Amino acid sequence: VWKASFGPILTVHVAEPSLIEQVLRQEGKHPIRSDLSSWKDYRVCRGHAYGLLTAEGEEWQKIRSILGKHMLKPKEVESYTGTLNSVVSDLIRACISSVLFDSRIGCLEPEVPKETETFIRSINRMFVMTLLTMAMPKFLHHIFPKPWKIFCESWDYMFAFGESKGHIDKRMSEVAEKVSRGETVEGKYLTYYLAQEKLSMKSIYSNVTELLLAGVDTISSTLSWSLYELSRHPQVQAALHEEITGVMKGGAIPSATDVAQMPLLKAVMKEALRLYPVIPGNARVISDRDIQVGEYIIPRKTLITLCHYATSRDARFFPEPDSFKPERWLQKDASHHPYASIPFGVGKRSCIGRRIAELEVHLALARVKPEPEGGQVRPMTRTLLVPEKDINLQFMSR
Ligand code: HEM
Repeated sequence: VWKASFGPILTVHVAEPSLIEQVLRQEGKHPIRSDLSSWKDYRVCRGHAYGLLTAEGEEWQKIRSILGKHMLKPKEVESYTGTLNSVVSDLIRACISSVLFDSRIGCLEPEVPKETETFIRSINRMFVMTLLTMAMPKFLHHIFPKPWKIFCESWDYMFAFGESKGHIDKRMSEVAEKVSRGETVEGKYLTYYLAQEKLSMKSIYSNVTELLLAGVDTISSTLSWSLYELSRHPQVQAALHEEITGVMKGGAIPSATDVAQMPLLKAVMKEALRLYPVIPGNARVISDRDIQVGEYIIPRKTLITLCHYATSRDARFFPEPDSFKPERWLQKDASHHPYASIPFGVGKRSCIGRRIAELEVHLALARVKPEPEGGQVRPMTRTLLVPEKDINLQFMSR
């Protein structure tokens, strides 16, 4: 544990699995994931409804309980297999918009729509600026306004994209029309479920936008690292190929049930996320009381950062911690601490997209055969953990 004080904010970084476990167990009724007071100011001044990432209290519980039913249950998530496979077929780059809107935003079209490109660029800029704006005490924002300005512009663009693309509006009016005619509305798109609960449109837009942005870089980065490591470990690649062809006799398109019979495939993703946890650390604020974590008293409202990157590369829990060894996840007697690698977080505010992310990466990996090319690529943080340079791979037919 070490402490850093940025002006009025006290931050405690926790990088020890048993302490992480204690922090997570101390979650109050409405844990807050982070405490960006300036972010709240932003929300107030722009009048946006708050989304999942920052929401607390009743609104958050409501949204989370609606989405949880459709996103966290493996059986429910299986119903997206067809849509995800069709995206995977186009390249091997998945698009979360299929799940959210039941439609695509054109990432894989020969000419990517301009607004989709700007949306994806806005996500990058927002993540880069998050680092800067988080570290800067509030008063410095007046002296160096640029990062905060870019940060807000990026969020504005992303919200506007969600709203103006028409995906949501179109779906909503279809839904509204059917409901007014007394028809039952069927559909997998999540906006529909949110709309049923009489949430404000602003709240639906902001939450769906957040889900969309949460599902872009996280999945593409995890997929890139998995392919990168597979390309550098031909023996793992060969074993994986054997596992996949063993289950998929005849080369059919994999389903969620097929993937369930591929333990090595799942281990590859777990190991990629252990080495490259796309969210390298995440935060908690216990707002209503001081808490004791091990020997430390942490005052209420302190920002507690849980450092996944440090624990998941700790040699005490993962021998040869920097090596890619998916087989370590297949050993039943492995005695690693359950909180040593928690790339999706744990508890009430854990990743709501986990099941979809797993299915998407599994389906994509089950169908690609990368071959080695290029040198070593290291990870770097840009709020998310990303490759420091492009990962170049050759895709070979077998
Ligand atoms: C490999 C892919 C992904 C990883 C590693 C990942 C990881 C995480 C982590 C560590 C958290 C914070 C958990 C906590 O505070 O305990 C989180 C939260 C969240 N994730 Fe993901 N995520 C991934 C993909 C996705 C996808 C695909 C979506 C959307 C469909 C998504 C939506 C969210 C949302 C909305 C939250 C906030 C939940 C809340 O505050 O209640 N994530 N994710």
